[in-house]
Amino acid sequence: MWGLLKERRARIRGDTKFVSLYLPNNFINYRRILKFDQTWLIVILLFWFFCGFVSNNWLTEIFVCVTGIPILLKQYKYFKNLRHFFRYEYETDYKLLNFIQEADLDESTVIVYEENSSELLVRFLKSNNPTLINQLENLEKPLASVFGITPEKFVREQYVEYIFTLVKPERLMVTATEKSEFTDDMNINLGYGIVYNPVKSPHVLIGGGTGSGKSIFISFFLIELMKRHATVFICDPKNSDLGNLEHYLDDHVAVTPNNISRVTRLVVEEMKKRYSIMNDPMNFKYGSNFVDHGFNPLWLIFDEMGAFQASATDKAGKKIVEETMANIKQIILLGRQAGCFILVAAQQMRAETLNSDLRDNLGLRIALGANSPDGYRMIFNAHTPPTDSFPDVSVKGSGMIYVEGSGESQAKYWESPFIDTTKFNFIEELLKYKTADKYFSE
Ligand SMILES: Nc1ncnc2c1ncn2[C@@H]1O[C@H](COP(=O)(O)OP(=O)(O)OP(=O)(O)O)[C@@H](O)[C@H]1O
Repeated sequence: MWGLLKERRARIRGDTKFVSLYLPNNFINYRRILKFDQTWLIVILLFWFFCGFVSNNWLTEIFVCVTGIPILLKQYKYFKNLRHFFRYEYETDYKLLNFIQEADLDESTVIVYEENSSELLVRFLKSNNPTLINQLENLEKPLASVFGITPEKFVREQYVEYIFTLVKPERLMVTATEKSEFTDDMNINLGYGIVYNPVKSPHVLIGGGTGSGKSIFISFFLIELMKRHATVFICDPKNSDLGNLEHYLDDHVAVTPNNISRVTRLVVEEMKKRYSIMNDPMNFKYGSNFVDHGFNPLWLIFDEMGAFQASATDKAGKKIVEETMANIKQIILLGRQAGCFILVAAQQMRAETLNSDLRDNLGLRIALGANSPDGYRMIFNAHTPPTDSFPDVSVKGSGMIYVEGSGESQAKYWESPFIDTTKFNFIEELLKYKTADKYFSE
């Protein structure tokens, strides 16, 4: 018992804990140690009673009973509590120790872990054994089944790190602001621990069936872009919610094929103009981007791209679609440095809508609502989690998210910012940020 308590004190002092089959830890034997101590206590008590009764002195007998009986009665509860205490205290050690055996890892595997109220960080130290290294780099699934949370994986030179987020991240609650809140900060808080920066991960892809929350998210995102002084163009071939914004954003909203093509052309022309200004020897700065040259972000929001492509029935229509898609390709591949970004939304993302090479260039990918495994793969491609770890997305506006460059290997569960549509007037909010169209380079 003393050994257990000493070990616990040492663990409280230093926050890093080692787990290995070879390390002599008392906790491995805590049950045996407590059983042993309990047996000894009972033996001592019995001896105590025995001494009392053989004394033939009624005063001694009473004293022995008064002191011994409460201890005898309470010792069971006392040891039960201790067992619970140590079990809780060493739960992670136990799980990890069992894990080494159950996952068939080499017996020499050493795990280091740190735990606080929001995170469990587990590091598997690498050895020279390539088979073991390969095993250590592929433990997300078995670890998720042990801890009930899918960890994030980070492969480092000396170790493979798995991070489990213990506290459920908070959904962002969107409310109307008193007055406009313009900002130059390119980081956009999407809630649930996700911060998106288009400079780092340009372009957005959103997929999700009808009623999954795409329009609400796009509305939120549009206002966030306008807060950042972005010039926004909208293409809505179905002329639904976004199309109606033409009453407020004028000719920045396109619903007909000709207009959609015009808008994409405008963005490409602006992008080329920006590049020629940025590459002019008078202005050239190595490694600079649009921000360094004083340009504001330029966004093209394209809802239902599939519907636009399907609208082309004759030769002229097909030519318009072809030209538009060529413009979109240029924006996706070349837009980042010039600050020209695109958001593509679709009920169902198909290979014909946007080929997988282009899709892989979209830095923020979101799948809202329930999607088929193929649907998820169309959005996340190599970052699709295994089918058996698809999350429950019954909460309205929930789904999966992946941010390129975030260090995560797979898309994860996310709840989009919550907007109470009965209280939040989207148009009123939008008009706070509508400014003169002064962001073009001419
Ligand atoms: N983030 C959210 N906050 C609050 N409610 C939401 C959210 N997302 C979805 N909802 C609820 O789901 C409903 C449908 O959302 P939305 O209209 O955005 O879906 P959609 O994917 O755009 O559908 P469609 O493709 O048919 O237009 C909303 O009216 C709202 O009640």
